[in-house]
Amino acid sequence: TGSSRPQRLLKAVQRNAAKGDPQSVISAIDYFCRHSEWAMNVGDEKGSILDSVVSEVSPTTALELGTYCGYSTVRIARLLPPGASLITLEFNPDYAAVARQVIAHSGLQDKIHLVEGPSGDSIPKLKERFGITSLDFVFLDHWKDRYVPDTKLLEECGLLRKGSVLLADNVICPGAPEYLDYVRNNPRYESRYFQSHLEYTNVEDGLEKSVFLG
Ligand SMILES: O=C(NCc1cccc(CNc2ccc3[nH]ncc3c2)c1)c1cc(-c2ccc(F)cc2)cc(O)c1O
Ligand SMILES: [Mg+2]
Repeated sequence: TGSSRPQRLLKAVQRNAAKGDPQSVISAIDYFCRHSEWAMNVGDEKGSILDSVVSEVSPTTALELGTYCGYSTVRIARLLPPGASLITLEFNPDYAAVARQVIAHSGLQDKIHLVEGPSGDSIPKLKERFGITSLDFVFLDHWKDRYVPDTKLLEECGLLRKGSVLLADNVICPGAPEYLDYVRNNPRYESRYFQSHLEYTNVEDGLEKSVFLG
């Protein structure tokens, strides 16, 4: 049996990116996905929007749902202020194994906690496990039908506070219609759509930014 796409992506990072240089890891993955094999990283176009939102929020505590190969994990972590940390949840153990090595190559492992398992199990344990009171920023990029249940779970677990920012990938492609309905028609959220394109293509996609109003 041969290698998987995430394993080939990891090889491209190890060959082409400088150890300890997050930007070169990001560039190596984008190059691989444009010139060798498409992969479901948020990509450079939506990634620039992600960067601007993370820089604006400057979170002390951030959560990512859906690590995959660690591309957006590195994008977020490289912009965190000193002492801040990113918790990233990944259900698929093969993805998690690749992500750990991509993250190690970037040199940002001290800012990142990768937790393996389903979000439904991990979210209720975040407070006790990481000693956090609330989340400043959440990036949703896992199974699209989990965006609504997990947002409700974050609310129920008291992990959102007035001003917490949720940023959701793929609200157009593959699409998260129930999520858009939930955050856009809910008085407890102020939502805004950032139009873009599906990673490495010219298919329409975008990010939805939603501020929790408390
Ligand atoms: O579906 C997507 N991503 C989610 C995903 C997908 C597969 C496996 C996992 C396993 N990881 C996982 C699961 C459950 C979890 N619970 N908590 C953590 C956690 C982690 C996650 C996706 C698809 C496309 C896409 C594909 C094809 C196409 F034509 C157009 C577009 C583009 C994207 O940017 C995407 O993000
Ligand atoms: Mg995505």
